[in-house]
Amino acid sequence: MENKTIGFIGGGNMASSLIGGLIADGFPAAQLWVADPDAERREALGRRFGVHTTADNRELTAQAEVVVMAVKPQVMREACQAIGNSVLEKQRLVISIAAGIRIEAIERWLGGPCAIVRTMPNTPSLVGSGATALFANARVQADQRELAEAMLRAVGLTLWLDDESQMDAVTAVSGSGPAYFFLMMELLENAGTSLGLKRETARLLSLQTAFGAAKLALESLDDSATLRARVTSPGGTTERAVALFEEGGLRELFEKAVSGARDRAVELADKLESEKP
Ligand SMILES: NC(=O)C1=CN([C@@H]2O[C@H](COP(=O)(O)OP(=O)(O)OC[C@H]3O[C@@H](n4cnc5c(N)ncnc54)[C@H](OP(=O)(O)O)[C@@H]3O)[C@@H](O)[C@H]2O)C=CC1
Ligand SMILES: O=C(O)[C@@H]1CCC=N1
Repeated sequence: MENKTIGFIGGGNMASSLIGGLIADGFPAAQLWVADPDAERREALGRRFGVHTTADNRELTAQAEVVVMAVKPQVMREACQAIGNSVLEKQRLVISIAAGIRIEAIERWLGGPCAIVRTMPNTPSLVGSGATALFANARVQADQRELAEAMLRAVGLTLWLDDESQMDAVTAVSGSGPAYFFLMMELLENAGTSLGLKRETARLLSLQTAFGAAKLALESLDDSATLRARVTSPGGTTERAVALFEEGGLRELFEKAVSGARDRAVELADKLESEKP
């Protein structure tokens, strides 16, 4: 991977997280390109990371051996169509991070046979703690598979899926997942503040507790329910809180919210892939 040039079409939130994570892991900024229509964003990316920037997506495909599609799903068709010729002619490896959009649609929009790896990363990639699922089409060669994996492994955990259709569930669990935990941290901070703690005290306690719980769960051989049971002294404070969560329907609500996210990925793909060009 070290000698490759990687280009991002779209320099928004997720591209910035991947770029920041790659650079922090030692990947040379001089081998990273970003194409984005927004001049201020390009300037900010150049200043923050020292990467090459351009407004011209085709300049990026001319420079970068690996082309990461990091635009919103709603823009994927137009962006793929605009670079298709150049990607196919130069036989670039395409890595998509777009939610919902299937490999078959990306290949159709690019206009011909192409090696494509569909992935679902998440924003903790910025600090090297990302989680990314990958799925490759049959045109991806073993060295390209290794390249895609190395790039995403540099920013966190990687997992290959056996079936592309699992990607929508992954999107709902780990793609969107950081937002669920950020929401919990926010709510715990607010609750602590309502109970009379200083905002900063409640914030630090909430964040360190989230971090500690995740670290403990990752390093433990026990499952999350067992770890939870160890916090829950019979007749104690946790028991009361958990009972109130259960009574309020948190368990059902969580199932509903995560399947809602998965359904939205399917809905986006069905809508965007079937629209007339
Ligand atoms: N955010 C996240 O946590 C995750 C996002 N993803 C996926 O990543 C993709 C990007 O999401 P996110 O980073 O949040 O979105 P952002 O809106 O932050 O980033 C997209 C960027 O692409 C730019 N853009 C728009 N059109 C083009 C074009 N034709 N060529 C080049 N750049 C263009 C946008 O500019 P402008 O704003 O001016 O339109 C914007 O800067 C999505 O497909 C999403 O599903 C996947 C995993 C996690
Ligand atoms: O909210 C979204 O649609 C994107 C995909 C996963 C995380 N953010």
